[in-house]
Amino acid sequence: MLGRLSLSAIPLDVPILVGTFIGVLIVGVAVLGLITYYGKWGYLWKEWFTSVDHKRLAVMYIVLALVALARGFADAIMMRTQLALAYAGNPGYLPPHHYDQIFSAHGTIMIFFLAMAFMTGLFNFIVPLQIGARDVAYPFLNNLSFWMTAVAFMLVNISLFIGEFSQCGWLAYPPLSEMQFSPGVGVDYYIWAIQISGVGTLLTGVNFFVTIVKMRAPGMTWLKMPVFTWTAFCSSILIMATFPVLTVAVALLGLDRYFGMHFFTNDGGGNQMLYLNLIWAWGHPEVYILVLPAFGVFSEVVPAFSGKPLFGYKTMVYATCSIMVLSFLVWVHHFFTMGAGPDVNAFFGIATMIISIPTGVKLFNWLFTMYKGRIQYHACMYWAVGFMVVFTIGGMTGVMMAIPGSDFVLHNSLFLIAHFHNVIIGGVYFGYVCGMNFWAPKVLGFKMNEAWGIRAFWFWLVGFFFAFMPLYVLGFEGMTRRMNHYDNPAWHPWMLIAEVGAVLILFGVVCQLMQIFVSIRDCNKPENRDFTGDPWNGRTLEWSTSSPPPVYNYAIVPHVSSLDAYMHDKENGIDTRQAGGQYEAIHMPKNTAAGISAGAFALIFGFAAVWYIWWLAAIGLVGVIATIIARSANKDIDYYIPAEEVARIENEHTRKLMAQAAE
Ligand code: HEA
Ligand code: HEM
Ligand SMILES: [Cu+2]
Repeated sequence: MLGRLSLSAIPLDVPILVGTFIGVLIVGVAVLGLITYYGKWGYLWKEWFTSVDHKRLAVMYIVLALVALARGFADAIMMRTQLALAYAGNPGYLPPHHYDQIFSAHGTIMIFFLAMAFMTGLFNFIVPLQIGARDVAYPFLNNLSFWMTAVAFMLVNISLFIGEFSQCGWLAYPPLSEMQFSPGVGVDYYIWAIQISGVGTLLTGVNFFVTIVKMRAPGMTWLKMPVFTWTAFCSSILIMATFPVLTVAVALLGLDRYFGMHFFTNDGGGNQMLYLNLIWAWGHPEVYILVLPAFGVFSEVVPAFSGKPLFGYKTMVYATCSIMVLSFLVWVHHFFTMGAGPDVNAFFGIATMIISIPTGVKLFNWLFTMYKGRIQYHACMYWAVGFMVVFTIGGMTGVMMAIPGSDFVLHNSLFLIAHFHNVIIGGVYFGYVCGMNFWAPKVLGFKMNEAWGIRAFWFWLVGFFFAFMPLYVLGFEGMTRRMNHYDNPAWHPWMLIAEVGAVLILFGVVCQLMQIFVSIRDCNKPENRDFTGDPWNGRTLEWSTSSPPPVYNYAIVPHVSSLDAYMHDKENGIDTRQAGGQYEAIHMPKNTAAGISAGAFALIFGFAAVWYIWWLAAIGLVGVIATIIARSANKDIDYYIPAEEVARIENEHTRKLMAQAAE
């Protein structure tokens, strides 16, 4: 009846998990209780969960990402503490099978649910506004994507309390991840979480690709398109090209595990190198999917706070596109040591090094944008300048490993771990947080607190150096990744320094939470409120509408005649909004419960498939399909906002603008 599931799957014998469960239970009951107490369920359901508005979905994605950060970071600090203790005779507090689940969950959660969700949140908020569109091309699919991502994250967290998570790292290499070596449910949780969130991500890629190709405001030719949108465009192409490869790789692994096939096992004629090639054909582009939008953020932020247009717009676009293309050609650098031979390694090594050139072009463009600029040090600018320093170091250590000879020494050592945290934290994370600070007034209508933002930055920056620079040294000293215990006394002091770094980063995370709390508390203070819609003297279209933007974004779709369209209009006295113009009724998509319903059934399916509860899996699968069919048959999916209503909203904004100008 319940397949593999029995009471023994609940880890009552692991005090850390029982404690975590009680903590999650208390917080969960408190949150649910508060929502019920204030009678907000209806509001949440109608305005958020079923919303197809890209701006609402953006906020939900970013909240999801911050929850994932909390979970992923908790895992990180547990690992650091284990390695600060587990030396020589001391086994530490985490047994190996638990430690292995933690690094696997940390890597999986940070990449798929922190970074990808944060990125999708930024796409959702900014891309339609930046191109002068009223929503994305497929608003319902957008909502469905969100729920697929959210339930996949839930599935990973369910594994904490029912069963276990994978112990095979964030990429689940066979043969370790095959049934023979991982007979438990951990890898199956991994497989279904990846497959379900993969559907969401693929739909996001298609959605933004079509949105950018088809829905740009009149006059916005390709080379008048803002750089952030360019990076979102290239990322979407990478998503469309590579996520299906991930799906196939993980599906074949699933076939091996569920049906005893032999794609990746030597007996029966399989080959585990096939998995390695597939997973990295996705995995390497994936890191550029993440970092390109971060580059996009800096390309908007640096000009805004330097009071100058971006230096070298065209080279920035070409650099973005060439990084996109090159990222398909380097995947073998992840397994130089696995016997492809010197010619193949040389090709992939050189291809990898070539990526430094367009990346360097970008860095110099940002620096030249700052050169002789009137730089304002807002919190966003701290993250941007911090990025330039940290990312350059991480990029350089990447180039060191791109030399096959040196990679034979550095591969799978802590040097590698230091490299990628160096580029991911310094590039991806700093970039997204920078973007969040920059666009928050647009999303929320008020600025985020500067003082806490800057404190968070310094803790993250200094914490980063303490936490990860020692790992470079340890890598040279021969310490490998994924170790749960070690005996070499020379390593211990460096591990202690890394622990200090993780604690400093913890302070950074706390400052970020404080920043969010204080910003919401003080949101009505006049210095924080923004009625103009343009708090930073922005250059691109999103700043031309009100903050937060009305549901339809633009009452009259703007006409674009140059790059930095809004700045051009401001300088030439053109009213981008065309206030008081002839308003027309606006066609909008209706909210729908189909996304959350499909998500809920997908969760049931995933959970049941993990535990071999086949009747429940069938219910889940039928539920997903039935929801999609019902949705496709539904004709009641849109409505019109009457012209008078549009005029009322627009006039109200004009009145506020004048009132603020008069102050
Ligand atoms: C956002 C994420 C991100 C980014 C941007 C990068 C960027 C780069 N990475 Fe990294 N990498 C990862 C995430 C990332 N990487 C991850 C997650 C792994 C490991 C996964 C695992 O095994 O679990 C990994 C692993 C990895 C390996 C495999 C090592 C091994 O397994 O042994 C290699 C080897 O070539 C490599 C190289 C590079 C290079 C050359 C770049 C370049 O793109 C960097 C380019 C940037 C610069 C060089 C700095 C700026 C440039 C200038 C200032 C111009 C002048 C410079 C020169 C001319 C050199 N990376
Ligand atoms: C916030 C501070 C962070 C700390 C202190 C931290 C710490 C760690 C540690 C200790 C490991 C294990 C290293 C080992 O194998 O010995 C690890 C692995 C990893 N981390 Fe982080 N990390 C942080 C943030 C991030 C972020 C933001 C991401 C991605 C967006 C990330 C992605 C990964 C990945 C992919 C792995 C590899 C997991 C594996 O081996 O399968 N980390 N991290
Ligand atoms: Cu790579």
